[in-house]
Amino acid sequence: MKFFLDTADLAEIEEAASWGVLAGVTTNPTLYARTGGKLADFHNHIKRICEIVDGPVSAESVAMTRDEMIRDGRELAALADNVVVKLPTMIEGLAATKQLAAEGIPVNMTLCFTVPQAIMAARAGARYISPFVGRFDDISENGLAQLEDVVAAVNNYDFGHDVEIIAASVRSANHVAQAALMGADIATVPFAALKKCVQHPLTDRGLEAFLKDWEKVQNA
Ligand SMILES: O=P(O)(O)OC[C@H]1O[C@](O)(CO)[C@@H](O)[C@@H]1O
Repeated sequence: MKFFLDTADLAEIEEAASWGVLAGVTTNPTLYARTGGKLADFHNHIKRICEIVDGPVSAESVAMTRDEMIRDGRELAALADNVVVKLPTMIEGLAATKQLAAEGIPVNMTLCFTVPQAIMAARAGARYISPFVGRFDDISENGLAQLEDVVAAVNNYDFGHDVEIIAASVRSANHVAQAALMGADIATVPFAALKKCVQHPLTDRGLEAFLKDWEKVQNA
């Protein structure tokens, strides 16, 4: 499984990139709004992320019609070679994905919740599909079980092009672990949860013991 960072925060992206595990970034309108960025700066912000990250960077269109999505998609894709256009899983999004894919522009279909949505996204030409986990949990449903169904169903077929599943709306290290066990290609993880993925109390306890013993060696 590859790790993407789910953020538009440049400092977080720079930090995670320095760890050597960062394979890509996903942004969405909420995450960009959280940076305090203005509309006029949006394209430059995406360009900056694309310079930091050696991997795909998803930038989302908020258009509601296929023509506007296609126009946005072409503009976003022109910003950098590693831009992936993020579109919602809906009829207009499918139609725009078909066209953008035909032009060689990679699309990440987001707001995907069900197996039929995922299969349709792949059929339309999506390079990435983002089934949401946490938002199912938010409404007392089992987000990981939903993700498992999507992974199993998509892996049943050859869509004639590369399709990778991005476990999205990930909230915890356990979400990441379970996504890896079920074979999701990628997990896009918020910065705080990504840090938790490398932490374990036994690692901390072991380190503490090693440091204490090393003090004994130094004082011997
Ligand atoms: O439910 P959350 O935590 O807001 O996550 C939403 C998800 O939507 C996405 O836009 C899907 O790609 C990701 O950026 C994020 O993982």
